[in-house]
Amino acid sequence: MYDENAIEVRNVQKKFAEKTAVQDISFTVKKGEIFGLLGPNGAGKTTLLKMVTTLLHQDTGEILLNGFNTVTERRMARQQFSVTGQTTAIDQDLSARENLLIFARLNGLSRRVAQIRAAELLTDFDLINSADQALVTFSGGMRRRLDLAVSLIGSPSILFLDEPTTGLDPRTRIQMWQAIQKLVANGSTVLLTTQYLEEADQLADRIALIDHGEMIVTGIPKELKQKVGGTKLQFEVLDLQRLSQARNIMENIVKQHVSVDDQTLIVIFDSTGMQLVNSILNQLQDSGILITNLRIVPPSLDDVFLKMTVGKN
Ligand SMILES: Nc1ncnc2c1ncn2[C@@H]1O[C@H](COP(=O)(O)OP(=O)(O)OP(=O)(O)O)[C@@H](O)[C@H]1O
Repeated sequence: MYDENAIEVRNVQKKFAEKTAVQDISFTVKKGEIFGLLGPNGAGKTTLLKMVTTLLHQDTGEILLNGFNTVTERRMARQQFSVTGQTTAIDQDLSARENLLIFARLNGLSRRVAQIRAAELLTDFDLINSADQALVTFSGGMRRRLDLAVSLIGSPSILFLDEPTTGLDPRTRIQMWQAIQKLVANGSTVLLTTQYLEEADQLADRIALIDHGEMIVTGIPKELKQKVGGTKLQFEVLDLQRLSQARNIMENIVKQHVSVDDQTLIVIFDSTGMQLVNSILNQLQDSGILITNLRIVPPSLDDVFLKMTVGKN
């Protein structure tokens, strides 16, 4: 139904002179969903994000935020969201609490409500113990959490996150993911761009892959991974002399080509192929062929990305 979608992008196109940056892109994001926008450098993500956040006009097509048209109902559309970016709008000379209070007042909150909201956010983002310290003492991760907190001061229904964890260490990245998941649990809708496929995999309910301004594919990460390829099975054979015999045994069982890389036999299965692993192991053992390593590698979003995008070059 119409009002179940927080974001609707319909046939949006944008050209810069002769260069088509975004070409006929359509997608919807349901309320309460985390939607990931992925693509190689120059794919058109930033241009798309600028249009969705009303900073840039599309040439054709339309964008609705909670049903409000970003061009004809721009003011209402703007009230539906908040954006965080890689460059933060926070004042480095002030403390975290002071920054939050300023943004709260700018958002029209009374002095008392602003104090309460700032304290809530400082607690939620694990900044309460450093709330009154100058920002110069803050780490990159703390600044990023403060940036996210600042963008939430007006309790936006939709949040746009442009590469929220770029440059953060793995521990801080996980903290940010938890903060984002918490937001969604409280009813927000999140659209994020990321260059980390693992991030999209962990966080996003659905993702869209963009390349050369076009939407290549959209779907649930798990489905996309299944689409590009099956599970990879790797057997490392101890005795190099027995490699081709081992390969014959495997090919007889799996009825498909088995490739060789150094001492490793590799076969890519669909989901039914997993039933054959036992037979392979038994027959290799019966033939006295020793396996030193066995790996089962599920398809990753990296496989999806590499297989489906071309990138700038
Ligand atoms: N103002 C502009 N004028 C001319 N060309 C532009 C302009 N903005 C973007 N482009 C071009 O449009 C294409 C899409 O750029 P965009 O910045 O949206 O990509 P992106 O997916 O955000 O890339 P990145 O991950 O590198 O930030 C690129 O080829 C870029 O050079």
